[in-house]
Amino acid sequence: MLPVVMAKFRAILQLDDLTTDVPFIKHLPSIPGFPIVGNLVQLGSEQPRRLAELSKKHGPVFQIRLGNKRFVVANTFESIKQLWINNQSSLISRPTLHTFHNVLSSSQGFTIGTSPWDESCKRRRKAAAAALNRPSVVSYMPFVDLESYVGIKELVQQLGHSESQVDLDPYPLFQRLALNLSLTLGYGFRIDGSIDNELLREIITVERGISTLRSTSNNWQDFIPLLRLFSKRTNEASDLRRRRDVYLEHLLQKLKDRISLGTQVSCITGNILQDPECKLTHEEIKSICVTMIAGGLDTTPATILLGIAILSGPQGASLQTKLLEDIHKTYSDENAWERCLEDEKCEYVKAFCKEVLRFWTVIPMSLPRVSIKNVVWQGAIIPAGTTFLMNAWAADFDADHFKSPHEFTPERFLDIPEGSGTQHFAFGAGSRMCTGSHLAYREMYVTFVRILIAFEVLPAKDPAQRPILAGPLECNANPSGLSIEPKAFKIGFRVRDRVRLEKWLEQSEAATKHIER
Ligand code: HEM
Repeated sequence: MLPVVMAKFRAILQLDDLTTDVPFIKHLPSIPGFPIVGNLVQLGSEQPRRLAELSKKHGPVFQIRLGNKRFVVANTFESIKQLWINNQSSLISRPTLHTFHNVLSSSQGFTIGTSPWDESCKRRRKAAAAALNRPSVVSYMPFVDLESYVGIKELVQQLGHSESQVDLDPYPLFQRLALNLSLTLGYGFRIDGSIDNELLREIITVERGISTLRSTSNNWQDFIPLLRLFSKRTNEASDLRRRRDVYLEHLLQKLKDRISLGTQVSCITGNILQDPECKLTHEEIKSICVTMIAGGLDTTPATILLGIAILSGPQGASLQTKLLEDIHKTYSDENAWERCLEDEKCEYVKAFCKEVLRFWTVIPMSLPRVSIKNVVWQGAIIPAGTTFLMNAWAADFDADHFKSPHEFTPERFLDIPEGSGTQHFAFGAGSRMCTGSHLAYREMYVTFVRILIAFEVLPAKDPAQRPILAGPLECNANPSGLSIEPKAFKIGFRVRDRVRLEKWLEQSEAATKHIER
């Protein structure tokens, strides 16, 4: 009788939650914390910066406790390389968190990026990886052509007939570009509407809200279960889930209607739905759909926007000169617009893309991992089941690896031989590295080349409207989110050669005529 009473007593008071999921790891530095909350208060909302400061005193890798969960955090380029790459078969799973997994994803299944490693995750990751590998991405270039053409055409419309500089915020154009590409690949159709289209804005708003619920910095109820009784986060999560269900259902139904009418075009979900050999369940297909939508929506547009922001900054003019020289040397003046779809031969543009990814590391704390085997780190045995956090921001600004890391210098990525391994951690690393990196990279390359040849990028006339160019944490409007949400700013654009640009736009219009609008 007494043990039953005691068990109930413990359950009511949630005393079991006072102990951590993984016991204290011997021989691994630990950051002293407070009872119950652990290190939650100390880390605040700007976790990457605080963790990097702590690593100066406690070493590159240490353990922290957030409520009842223990985490191992790596903060330098070398330590991440050793843990994430040399131990990639161990660091292959993902944690489950209360708000995200129990409340938010209960009706849609988890995205691939939030799924623990099991047979189902393996199947879904394989299907997504096949659809997003290098050769597949080459076959999507007509869609990249269409979306970048539509975006630039709208930019030109916003500039009007002005031959001088016009200042505007191009972020919504890049958001539509990324979302439409994901929808085209996922469902075989896009949202043909202005940047204010209701469905487009709803998807962008909801996915942004969900991204905030995935971060480790402001979801205390994930680590202190007692808070779940009072948390307004749970209501927010339920609301976002309901709104996400509505558009996911709408998109899937639209695809199914097309399949029954025979009007569908080849796409990831359609191909899976029509494949009699397909081993994926309905739930798994839904998970791939959500992954396609969520995967590139926060990340790619922010990365492109911040790359363009750099071009409008103090270094902008000299960077544009070097980039244009490279483009003109590699392609002729006339056909760069078209040729950038076919290959990635501009070495300086490629280095610029990598530096944009490094300098703006838009997921500063990457996505957490869980180990499935023991990992040994400098004499400490880190048991299977431990959650690992990659401080990608700290690693990408690690002065022991990158010379003058706070300077934006594409040259650092020139002349690096193929096969040199991970050059930055914007896409994570190892076994669960970003599956969409080839697609994201191509989107960036094409968008940068086309913007550069079409427009002169200038600082906004009003200094108060200019972007903050110090780095991802400084420019972030939502420090408690998983990914960077740039604070609003404007960029000046001036058309370089209107006649030539009109010709390029007509060219893309003709080349993409066959794609349904
Ligand atoms: C500049 C753009 C992008 C950035 C910076 C980025 C960054 C990341 C990061 C940091 C991770 C975690 C990797 C790790 O744990 O090591 C990730 C995972 C992932 N990303 Fe991306 N991503 C981008 C674009 C995309 C796109 C366009 C897609 C697909 C449409 C995509 C799909 C995924 C998927 C499916 C995962 C989960 C992989 C897994 O858990 O196995 N990403 N991404």
